[in-house]
Amino acid sequence: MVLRIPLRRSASFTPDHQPLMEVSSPTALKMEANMLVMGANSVGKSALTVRFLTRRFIGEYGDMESIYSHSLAMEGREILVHIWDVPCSQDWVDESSAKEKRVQWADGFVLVYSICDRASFNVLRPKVQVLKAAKEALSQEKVPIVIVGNKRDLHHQRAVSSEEGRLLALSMDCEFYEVSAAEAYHGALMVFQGLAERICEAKLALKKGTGIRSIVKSMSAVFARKRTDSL
Ligand SMILES: Nc1nc2c(ncn2[C@@H]2O[C@H](COP(=O)(O)OP(=O)(O)OP(=O)(O)O)[C@@H](O)[C@H]2O)c(=O)[nH]1
Repeated sequence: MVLRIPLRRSASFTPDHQPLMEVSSPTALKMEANMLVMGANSVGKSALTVRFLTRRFIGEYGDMESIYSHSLAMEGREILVHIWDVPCSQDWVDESSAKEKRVQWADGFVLVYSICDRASFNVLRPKVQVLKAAKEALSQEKVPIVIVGNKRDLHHQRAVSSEEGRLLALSMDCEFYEVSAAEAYHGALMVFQGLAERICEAKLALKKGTGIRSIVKSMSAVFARKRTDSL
């Protein structure tokens, strides 16, 4: 596996950017995966994102909205990952069309809570429901979502058990990880790499479905024409 450090960072990324899936050759499959990182205030959204991108924990991150691009190579496939780190103030309060655009843009979601902050955990169930409903309205039935319990190093302040996190994820058909952005890189890697894989699987399944549907459609058209010709 090859990891490359961020290609670019942009605070003014346009949500109209539509990810493309291209196949340049059978051996080099290139895909793109758009991810939205969301969660309550100070749960470590930026810390987790920056840890994945740079392998570092820098302590303070500010609250600037950022989009990062990062190239991942997995099993002969290159995945260009775009990660949108949404500050809590915009994510939780903003009900505007900007929020809708963000959700449309995303192929998958990372929902972060802090294991020391029960309130940050409690908001996740309704959040997942809203995201799923929004994606279903766009005919995207199975949206990849990862729930992440962060700040695992602060176990003496724990307010949410691992079991609760796991059960929430299970009941909502999401992936689950408990990590410490402060202590280790591996957890962040698992979160983003796992989500990238799920997004690519979903896109390939969709493409396959569309392919089969279009073959069935053209065959039906041919048979319909033959029937008309023989009349
Ligand atoms: N102990 C510990 N502290 C963490 C961890 N992750 C983040 N922090 C700290 O938690 C604080 C908030 O981290 P951020 O990454 O800015 O959190 P955020 O969710 O992006 O914050 P907003 O976007 O402002 O809501 C910072 O002081 C971080 O240093 C962790 O795993 N363990």
